[in-house]
Amino acid sequence: MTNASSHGGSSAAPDPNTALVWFRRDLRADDHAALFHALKRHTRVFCVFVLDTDILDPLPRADRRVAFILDALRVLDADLGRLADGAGLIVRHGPARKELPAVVAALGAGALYFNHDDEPDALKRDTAVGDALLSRGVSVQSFKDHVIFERSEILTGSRQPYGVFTPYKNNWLKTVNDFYLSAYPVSRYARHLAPLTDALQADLAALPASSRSHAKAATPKHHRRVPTLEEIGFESVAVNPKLMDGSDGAQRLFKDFLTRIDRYDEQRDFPAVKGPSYLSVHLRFGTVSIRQLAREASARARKGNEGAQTWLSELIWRDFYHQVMHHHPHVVGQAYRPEYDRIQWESGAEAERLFKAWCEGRTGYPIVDAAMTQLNETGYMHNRLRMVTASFLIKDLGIDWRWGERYFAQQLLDFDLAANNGGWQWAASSGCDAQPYFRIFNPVSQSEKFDGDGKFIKRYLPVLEKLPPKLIHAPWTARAVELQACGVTLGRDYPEPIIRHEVARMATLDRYSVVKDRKLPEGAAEA
Ligand SMILES: Cc1cc2nc3c(=O)[nH]c(=O)nc-3n(C[C@H](O)[C@H](O)[C@H](O)COP(=O)(O)OP(=O)(O)OC[C@H]3O[C@@H](n4cnc5c(N)ncnc54)[C@H](O)[C@@H]3O)c2cc1C
Repeated sequence: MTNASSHGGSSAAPDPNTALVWFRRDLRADDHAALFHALKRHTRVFCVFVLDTDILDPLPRADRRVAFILDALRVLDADLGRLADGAGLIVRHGPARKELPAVVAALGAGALYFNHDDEPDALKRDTAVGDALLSRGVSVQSFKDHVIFERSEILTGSRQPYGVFTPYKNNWLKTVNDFYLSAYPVSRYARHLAPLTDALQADLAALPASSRSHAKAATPKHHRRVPTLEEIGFESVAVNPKLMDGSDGAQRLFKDFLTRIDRYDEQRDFPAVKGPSYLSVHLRFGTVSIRQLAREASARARKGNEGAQTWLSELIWRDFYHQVMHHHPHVVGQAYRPEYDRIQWESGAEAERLFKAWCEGRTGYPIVDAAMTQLNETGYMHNRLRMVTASFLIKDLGIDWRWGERYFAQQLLDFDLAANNGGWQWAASSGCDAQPYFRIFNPVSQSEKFDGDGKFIKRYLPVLEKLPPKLIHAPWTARAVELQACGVTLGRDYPEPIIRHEVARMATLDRYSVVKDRKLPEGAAEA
C-alpha cells in the first residue's frame, strides 16, 4: 500500500540514505505508513516530533491534550528505542515551519516523511515546510495513514464526493479489502532506525532555530528527550489515567472493548453504561492504528456480529467527515448548506448569559447539565449527550452552532476538526446528511429514554442524588415539597430551567423558516 504523494526534489548535498520521519497525529511506532516507507527506502532514519508553538501558544496553560501528547511521546520514544538500539524520538519546541528545515539540515537528511493531515491549517503548514525543503533539494513524501479511505478514494458513480452517508458507507464496505486493512510491518526494517548519538544530540541542542530545545546533550545517558509540561510552559492537569499511556493505553482500551463489542449496538446510547470504546482520543492522536481497529471490526462484522457492524459504521462516519472537510473546506466556519447561514441566531447579553449557563452546566435540564459537567471535568462526553447538548444549544437556546463547536474544541480531549464540525452541523441541520431541521430533540424525553433511572445524571450532579426517576428528568414539574424531601430547592441547590422547551421549539421552527419556505412536512416531530 503506497498512496504516497511525492513532492519530488533532488540534490547532491543532502544524504539520500538519510530520512527524517515527522510524527504529528500518528503517535505510535507500529503500523505507521510514513515510518514504514522511510525505513524501507533509507538506511539511516530519524524520527521527530515538534511541539509546535504556532498551535500551542494560543492554548490555555492547563490543557489535557498537551498532557496526553507528552505522555504518548514518552511511550513512542521508548518504543523506538526497543525497535533499534539507541534510537529514539527527537523532540523540538518551536514553530514547525522553522524547526523542521533546521532539523533536516542538521541531520543532513535527503528526505522528509510524514502522514497526511487534511485540516486546512495543517495543509498550509505542510506546504510551507515542503516548499522550504524542496528548495534545498530535500524530497518530501507524504502518505495516507489516519483513515482507511481519504480524499477522493470513495466517490459516487459520477466521480463526485458523497453528500449522504449510507451510500458512502455501502461503497466503503464494497471497496474495503485486506489490502486497505493490513498493517505496515515497521519492525521488518527497524534496523534502519538511526541511533541518537551524543554528538548528534549536541548538534541538535545547538541549533539556532531551537530556542527551546529540550535535548540535554550534557547528560546523554540519563537525559529526557520528552520535556515536562512545566518545561514547555504548561500547568499539570489531571487526565483520566485509563486514557493515558499512549499506544500502550490504546491497546489496553481496545482489548477491553473487544470483550464488549458484541453488545455495542444495544449499549452505545446509554451514557451510564460502559458501552462505547473510549478510543476517540487515541484515534485523534494516532496512538492506535485505524487499520487495526477496522480490521478487527470488519472480521467480526463479516461473521454477522451486529455490535461490530454498528461500531464499524462509526469508524466509517469518521472517514466520511474527513472526506467532507477535504472536499468542502468551507464547512470550517460556514454551513455546509449555504442557505443555513441565513439563519438569525440569538446574540447580545442575554444570549451570552444563556451560553455561559450551557457551558457551565447550569441550564436546569439535568441531562444537559450532567453532560456538560462530564465534559468540563473529564474532557470526554458520551456521543448521545453530544447530540443532546448540541441540539439544546442550537434549537432550545437559539445560539449559533459555531459557539458550541468552539467550546467543544476547547474542552474535548478527542477534539477533531472534521468530526466535531460534522457533529455540530448535523445537530444544526446545516451539514452533510444532517438531522432534518424540524426534528428537534426533546431533552426530557431523551433523558427518560437514555438515562431512565437517572444514574448518569446522579454521577455528575450529586445534588440530585435523592430524586426518584419520575422527578429527575424535569425537576421543575415536581411540587416544591417533593423536591424538599429530596433535599433540593430549585433556584438554590439546582437551577430553574433557563428556557421552556415547548416555547423554544416553536421559536426554532420559526427561526429555521428562512431555509425552507414550504410548510412543515408530515410527521415533523420531536425526537
Ligand atoms: C456535536 C458533536 C461533536 C463531536 N465532536 C467530536 C470530536 O471532536 N472528535 C471525535 O472524535 N468525535 C466527535 N464526535 C463524534 C462522537 O461523539 C465521538 O467520536 C465519540 O463519542 C467518541 O467516543 P468513543 O471513542 O467511545 O466512540 P465509539 O462509539 O467507540 O466510536 C468509535 C470511534 O468512531 C468514531 N466516531 C464515532 N461516532 C462518530 C461520529 N458521529 N462522527 C465521527 N466519528 C465518529 C470516533 O473516532 C470513535 O472513537 C462528535 C459528535 C457530536 C454529535
